[in-house]
Formats: sequence, structure tokens, C-alpha cells
Amino acid sequence: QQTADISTLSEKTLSTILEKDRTYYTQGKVADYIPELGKMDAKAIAFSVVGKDGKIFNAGDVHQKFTMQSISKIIALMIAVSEKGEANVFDKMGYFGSDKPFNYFSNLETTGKPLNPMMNAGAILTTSLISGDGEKPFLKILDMVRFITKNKTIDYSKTVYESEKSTGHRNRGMFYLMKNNGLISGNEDQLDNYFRQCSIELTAEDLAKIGYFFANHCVRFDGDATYKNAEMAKLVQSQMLVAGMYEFSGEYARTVGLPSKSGVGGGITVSVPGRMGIGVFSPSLDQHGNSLAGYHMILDLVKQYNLSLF
Ligand SMILES: NC(=O)CC[C@H](N)C(=O)O
Repeated sequence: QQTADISTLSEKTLSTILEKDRTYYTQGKVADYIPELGKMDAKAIAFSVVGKDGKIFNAGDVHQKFTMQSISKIIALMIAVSEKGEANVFDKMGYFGSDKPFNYFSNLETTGKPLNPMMNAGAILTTSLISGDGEKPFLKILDMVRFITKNKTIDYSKTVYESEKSTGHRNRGMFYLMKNNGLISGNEDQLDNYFRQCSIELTAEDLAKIGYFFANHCVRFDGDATYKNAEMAKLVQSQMLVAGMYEFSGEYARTVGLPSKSGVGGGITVSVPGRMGIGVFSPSLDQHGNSLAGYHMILDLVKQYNLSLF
């Protein structure tokens, strides 16, 4: 396939791809294991890119908000590592790539440690490592999301949070297993912070800005370098590459070939190292919990502009 020069990218390009992939939602299913998520409009779809010099391109339902879910794990990882140091965080969990679903945790019985910070067990542990009592760790995550997106209006959905808290028994099980293993020292407030971070609501454009941030040494799309840190960006993107799409990560590395993080709210954020950020949203998921139309929009853009790392 002939590839195009990235300077030709426009909102028209995005809307053409979006229209081509719009109907993929019929082949998947909106997450309903968190009851409140089941109420999402399966037809909603959005596609955003933040390109060179922070230029923003949008297509589809640009104002549609959705919960970031597992995408919040990369923000929590950044904060925990900057507070505790990488060695202390990864002393408690692995750097392993994933061939297991996001909620897998039976290895906690054998090795006693989560595989990585992208699956639920490692993510719950990561959030528990952020300092502060009560909801303080969650507020740090929320503030960082607001900073990266330069969007102070971002908040969390109380109803999704309540819904997760009242049905998240599997996550609660992991929390107590890790407490039993001596990895977690705090009380259930720490698990609450995880539920809350998953319930942060944003748009596809916000996700593209997050992708851009990690793609550019943690420099914001408008050039603000307050958190500039090339090593941090390397660490976060390496985890996104090997485990960001759960057990689909290996196949995704073959087809898309870019650090990406999905969430069961239907969002995916993508970093094109040194270049751009991509944000997609479509709530209908494949069997791994990744947005189906979202995946196809990313794949088409990557093919058109030859964006794979490989
Ligand atoms: N993959 C996901 O997005 C999972 C996040 C979700 N809040 C959960 O803990 O089950």
C-alpha cells in the first residue's frame, strides 16, 4: 500500500476513516460487568489526533465524554514512579508483557507479585503506592490528567464510581490478596482511589493529548515542559507496548506497532514516539475488552501514514 506524508493529515482524513469503520460497533459489545457502563450509546464514535506542534484534529462525536477506565493506569504509574522511584515500584511487580486478560490474578498465588502495572492487580497496587491519606492519591491522578489535557473541567463520574465500587468484588479480592502478601499496607480507601481513577470522564481529544504527552518526553501539547522526563516516557510507553492492550498486546504490536492503552469505557490512547498522540472512542468492545471500531480507526491511520515503529 502507498503511504501518505503526515503533513497531508486533515480532519477530512480522520472523518473518512471514521465513516469507513463506524459499523464495527455491531460486531462487539458494550461492557456491562460494570452496570453503569452498559448504559453507554454503542453508536457513539470519535477520533482525534494531536500532531506536530500540538495541532489538534477531530472527527465524530468530539464532545462525547466517557470514562477513561484502564487508561488511568499510565497516569498512576507515572505518579507512583516519580514519588517512590522505579526500583521501589518494580520491586513489587513485574515488567512482564501480557498474554492474560486484564482481570487475571491467579499468579498472585504463586509468585505473589502482579505481572505488570497495566493489568488490574498491578494497577491497584500502583495506586496504593501513591502517597497521601484518603482520596489524596486519586486527586493527584485527577490533577495530572487535568494538567496533561489542559482541561480543568475534567472530573470523575460519581455514578460510574458507585457502580464499580458496588460490583468490583474481583478487584476487591485482588486487593486483599496483595494485602495478605504484604504488598499493600493501607485500607480500602486505596482500592476506592482505583475505582475513582477509572471513573474519570474525558473526550477522545483529551486522550490524544495524553498520547502526545508520553510520545514527547512528557512535554504537553502546548509545549509546557513542567514534567519533562524522557526516562519516564520510555518506561510508560514500554509498558503500553507490551501490556497496554492486555492479551491482544502481541498481535497489536504486529498490526499497529505503537504504544497504546485501552480502557473498557471504549477509549484507546496511542503514542507515536516523538511525533503525535491519537485518541479514539467507541464503546463496543472485542473479547479482550478493547474498542473494536477504535482499533480499526487506529490501524487504518497507521497504515495510511506508515506510523508503526517497526
Ligand atoms: N480494562 C479496564 O478498563 C478495566 C478497568 C475497570 N475499572 C476494572 O477494574 O475492571
